Amino acid sequence: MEKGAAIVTGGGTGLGLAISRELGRRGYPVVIASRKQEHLDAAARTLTGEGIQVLTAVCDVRDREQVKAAVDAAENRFGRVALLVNNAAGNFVVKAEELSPKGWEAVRGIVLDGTWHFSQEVGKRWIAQGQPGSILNIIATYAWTGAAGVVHSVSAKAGVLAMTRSLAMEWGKFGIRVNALAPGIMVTEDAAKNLGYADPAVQALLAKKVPLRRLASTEEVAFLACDLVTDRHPYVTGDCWTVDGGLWLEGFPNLRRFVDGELGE
Ligand SMILES: CCCCC/C=C/C(=O)SCCNC(=O)CCNC(=O)[C@H](O)C(C)(C)COP(=O)(O)OP(=O)(O)OC[C@H]1O[C@@H](n2cnc3c(N)ncnc32)[C@H](O)[C@@H]1OP(=O)(O)O
Ligand SMILES: NC(=O)C1=CN([C@@H]2O[C@H](COP(=O)(O)OP(=O)(O)OC[C@H]3O[C@@H](n4cnc5c(N)ncnc54)[C@H](OP(=O)(O)O)[C@@H]3O)[C@@H](O)[C@H]2O)C=CC1
Repeated sequence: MEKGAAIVTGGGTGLGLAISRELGRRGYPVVIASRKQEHLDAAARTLTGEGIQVLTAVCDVRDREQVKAAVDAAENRFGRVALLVNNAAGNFVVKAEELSPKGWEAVRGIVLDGTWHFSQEVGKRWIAQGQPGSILNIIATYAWTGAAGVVHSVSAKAGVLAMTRSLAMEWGKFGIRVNALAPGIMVTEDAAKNLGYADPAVQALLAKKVPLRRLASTEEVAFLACDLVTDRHPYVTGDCWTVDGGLWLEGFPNLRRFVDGELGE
């Protein structure tokens, strides 16, 4: 029987692309949703070339109507949505006292509101259809440790963690699982640029802070993400799995410091 589709927000780049590929390998048609047509087209070409069924949906997760249209398109093409991965994010390093209202709103809007928009849109359809479903929210360990230099992202990811647990409690009776995954530091293009670790020398310093002494690959994080969101672990809900080489136990690096060039040995 054909599996329902998996929607992956931000599925055209970085971790989202790796998750889309791994879900495709596991037999799910994937719907990749993000703002930029060029990200989606490039990813769709790659995934299609690997034999994966792909639909692209240009969609700003901050806009409810665009989210609804993306879920409509997914159902029209694949019949049913089975999985949702809320992976889209925006982030940049900024001193809290200098963060503008629009800067706060941009990051909160993408991370917290975007996750809510997609979760509610698919959740209410699953409930009305009497269908089970599974949602995975990509967060970061600083949702519970806090971190300097990214107060907007920390606050939004903490909100997503609280949302994850609350929806798991509310929707478990409908057969809907809701979980979160907190990856360690990955070298993806926009994250490395926006957060100040594009330089390999900075990456090497960061890797020294990780108990396993290396940064994470998108592939290894994607593998765990797919284990969690698919039906491999059907009794897990409301949880957050960490895949960070042990970094959070050491304390999340102060992002202000390495942008300012102060990250020591
Ligand atoms: C150490 C690693 C672990 C970290 C864990 C988490 C990592 C991640 O989340 S990585 C994700 C990285 N990927 C991205 O950020 C990609 C998407 N990002 C963006 O599109 C932009 O960076 C965005 C978040 C700013 C959103 O873009 P957009 O909606 O187009 O917003 P604007 O460009 O109009 O800017 C809105 C507002 O924000 C201010 N702003 C933007 N960048 C900065 C900055 N670097 N520093 C300070 N302020 C910034 C911008 O100035 C606008 O405010 P106003 O000037 O007041 O209008
Ligand atoms: N990189 C890292 O070290 C870490 C990352 N994470 C998390 O992992 C996830 C993936 O990050 P990563 O792959 O590194 O970064 P990317 O920048 O590659 O991914 C972010 C994705 O979000 C999409 N996006 C941004 N804004 C919007 C929007 N308004 N609407 C729809 N899509 C949007 C972007 O696509 P487009 O530009 O086309 O809109 C992009 O594909 C994020 O949730 C991030 O917070 C967590 C811990 C560490």
